[in-house]
Amino acid sequence: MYAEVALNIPIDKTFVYRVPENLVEKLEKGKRVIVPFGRKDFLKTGIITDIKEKTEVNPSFIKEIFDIPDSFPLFTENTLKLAEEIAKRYASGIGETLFFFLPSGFIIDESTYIYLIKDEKVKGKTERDILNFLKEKKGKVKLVTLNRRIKGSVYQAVKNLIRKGLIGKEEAITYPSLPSKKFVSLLKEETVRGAKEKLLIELLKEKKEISVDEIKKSGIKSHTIKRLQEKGIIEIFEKEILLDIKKQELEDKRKITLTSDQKKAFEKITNGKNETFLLYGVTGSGKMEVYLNAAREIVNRGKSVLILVPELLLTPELRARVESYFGENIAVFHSKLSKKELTSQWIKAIKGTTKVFIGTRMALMLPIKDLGLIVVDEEQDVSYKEQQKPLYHARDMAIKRGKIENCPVVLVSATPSVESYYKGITGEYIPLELKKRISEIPLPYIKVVNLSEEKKVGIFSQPLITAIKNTIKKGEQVLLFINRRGFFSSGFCPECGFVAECNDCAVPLVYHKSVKKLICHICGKTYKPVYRCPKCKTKLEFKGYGTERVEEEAKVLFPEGKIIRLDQDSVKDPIRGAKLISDIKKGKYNIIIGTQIASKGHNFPKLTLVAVLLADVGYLLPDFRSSERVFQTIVHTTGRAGRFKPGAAIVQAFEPENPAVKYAREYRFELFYKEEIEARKIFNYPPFSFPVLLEFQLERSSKFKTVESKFNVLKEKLSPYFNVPPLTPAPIPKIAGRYRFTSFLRASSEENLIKGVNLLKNEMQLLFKGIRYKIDVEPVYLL
Ligand SMILES: Nc1ncnc2c1ncn2[C@@H]1O[C@H](COP(=O)(O)OP(=O)(O)OP(=O)(O)O)[C@@H](O)[C@H]1O
Ligand SMILES: [Zn+2]
Repeated sequence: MYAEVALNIPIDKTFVYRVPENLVEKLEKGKRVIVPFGRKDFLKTGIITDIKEKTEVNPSFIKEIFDIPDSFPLFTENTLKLAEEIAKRYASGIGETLFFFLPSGFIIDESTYIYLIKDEKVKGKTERDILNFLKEKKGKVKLVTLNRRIKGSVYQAVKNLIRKGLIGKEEAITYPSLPSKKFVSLLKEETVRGAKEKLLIELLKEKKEISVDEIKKSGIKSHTIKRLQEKGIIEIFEKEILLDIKKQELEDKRKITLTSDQKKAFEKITNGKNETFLLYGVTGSGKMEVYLNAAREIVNRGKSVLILVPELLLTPELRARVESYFGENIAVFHSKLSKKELTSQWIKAIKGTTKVFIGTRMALMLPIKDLGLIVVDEEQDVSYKEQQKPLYHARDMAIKRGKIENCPVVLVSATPSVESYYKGITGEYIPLELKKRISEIPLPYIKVVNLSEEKKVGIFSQPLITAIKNTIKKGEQVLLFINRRGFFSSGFCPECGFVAECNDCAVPLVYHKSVKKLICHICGKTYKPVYRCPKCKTKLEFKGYGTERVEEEAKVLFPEGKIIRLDQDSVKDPIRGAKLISDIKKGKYNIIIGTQIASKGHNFPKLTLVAVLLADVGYLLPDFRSSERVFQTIVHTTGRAGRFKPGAAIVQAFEPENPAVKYAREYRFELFYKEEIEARKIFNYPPFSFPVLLEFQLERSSKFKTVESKFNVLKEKLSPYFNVPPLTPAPIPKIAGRYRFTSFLRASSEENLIKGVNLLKNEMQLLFKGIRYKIDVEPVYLL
């Protein structure tokens, strides 16, 4: 028997291994294996992707599997298929893809130990060296250490020595053991005196076994438990439990009856087979209640549900809402979890002990069995696109997974991406629209202020100042939205045009007043602030706004305000972040200055005024999605206002007539999408083309000439699949010290995209050895 094994190396192929007799029984696709690899036979963790009777590979090249450590696979057949699709579409290898998703707690490359049993005469030099080495070391030695220290095929020699009984091997595999907890159960019923002792026995009669933690919650102390144990009345034992992430308090326990619109959507989804639904409607129209109800229905049918959410949305609030439907037995999966928590959630999926999984994009690959529904909330969110290899799009791959698992997928949004909206029109997705807000409270009235005409104090226009004053006078809250943290966005010299930039990234630095530093928002590097031009010594002028500068101006303008900043800097620490949110809800602050973090996921009851301070600056970026993003920002942010009582919104813009601003203000979404789709069609942007952003990252710009001439050769080969423009410097021409050159390729069909990407991947490997490049298929960032 042979196994195809995927390894964590950046090569797009799997490797054939022979399966020794004693492991044939344990052979199963998706399982973890330990195999020797490379000239020195280092042991590596691999994943079995296929099992075969025969192989074409020359038998003398085939090595043997060393071990199959688990009794269950870590990838289901379906997730293996999904990984293949991802590798194919996003120009990565199958091994790279599998190991990207697999929690690192499962990787056990360095855990085999070898020890000496007895020393005898042996023939081979390597065998002799190994015995000598072990004798000298006395005790256990890691196999990888042997590999490093001894010449020749260590792996083969070790195998021989084990067969001869001269050495032994021990797996100190740090297998992700499930954490355990102490439990108590009743051995015999006996009358006892103490009140606490009686209580404990009563509890144990009701429930067969109770964890010690649980018992302590009822006010019973350890010594009581100990005494009963000593009397032989109860027994204490360890039991494996599935680690759960710290529980949040439940908030949402209301019973909800769906409206007729919601009901229709609910029915379509729960009767779905493997369709993709687009569930959309203004903020507060009850989309989430629809998908949670549908999810509960699916779980009641005995199937599992996967809910994907953007990074910023995975708040305790969201979790509490999901728990109000499913209780605590849900698994949450995201990058902030510990190694142990990640492996434990992964095991829950395989073992089927949990039915509801919520997570960020990385949850896409969870080996959930019997999937009955996948939800992608805020489907337009850019955080669904991974920025490292494999650069997959979790929304698009969730749809793929739905097809593989044969289950429906629901994309949810108040402002669908133009691509998804278009597919809803053309029938590729089934549109489900919720037309009205649930509460009688109307959507906030949006006033647009023209920044180029209106009088301003700093960034605050007169109408905004008045509105803020009125709102705080009423005891209500204001949210001021600005797209950037920090103080100024740049310092420049009015004399010579010098701009304070990051040396490595060629972008203007942002001044952070709170730490008195200039910070590069691309690479995070910090610099001492400069106030005078280093070239001509003129005093620098500062421009642009970040949350800190808005805060400072607000302090002066609204001395009665209780101001708080809600941005990445202020919620870095999750505990502090949660406290901050709860303080805001309680009304401790009345002016909240926030970035994206504030625009999603939270419900602030007292919030009745929202202002988008600079709505259309993003509009000028060289990105075909910038207009869409302006639109989404306005709708999402203003939608925060007046959830509990009528609210209003003010949008400050330089070009109020720009369609993104105009249509968002009037809630005329169809018109916005119509215009935007027209524009995309004319300029051949997605959904009318399938782009790939090819990026070179060169250490020296002088290398460009050679790269360019090779690229021009490649261009010819790619031309059947892509329209290939010449290489040009990227809009941000330098990041982290590397010069960036890009070409924005476009395929006219999905088929061409996949074929073209495959060719591109192979050719690039051959042509550009030793040069850093990135193949970003269907990118979300073009800068
Ligand atoms: N049928 C219903 N009856 C009573 N309350 C409802 C109903 N549907 C939704 N709600 C409530 O209305 C509010 C908004 O609903 P929900 O969060 O589902 O809307 P949404 O469209 O997902 O909003 P957003 O786009 O802002 O995330 C919530 O407080 C929710 O509990
Ligand atoms: Zn930088």
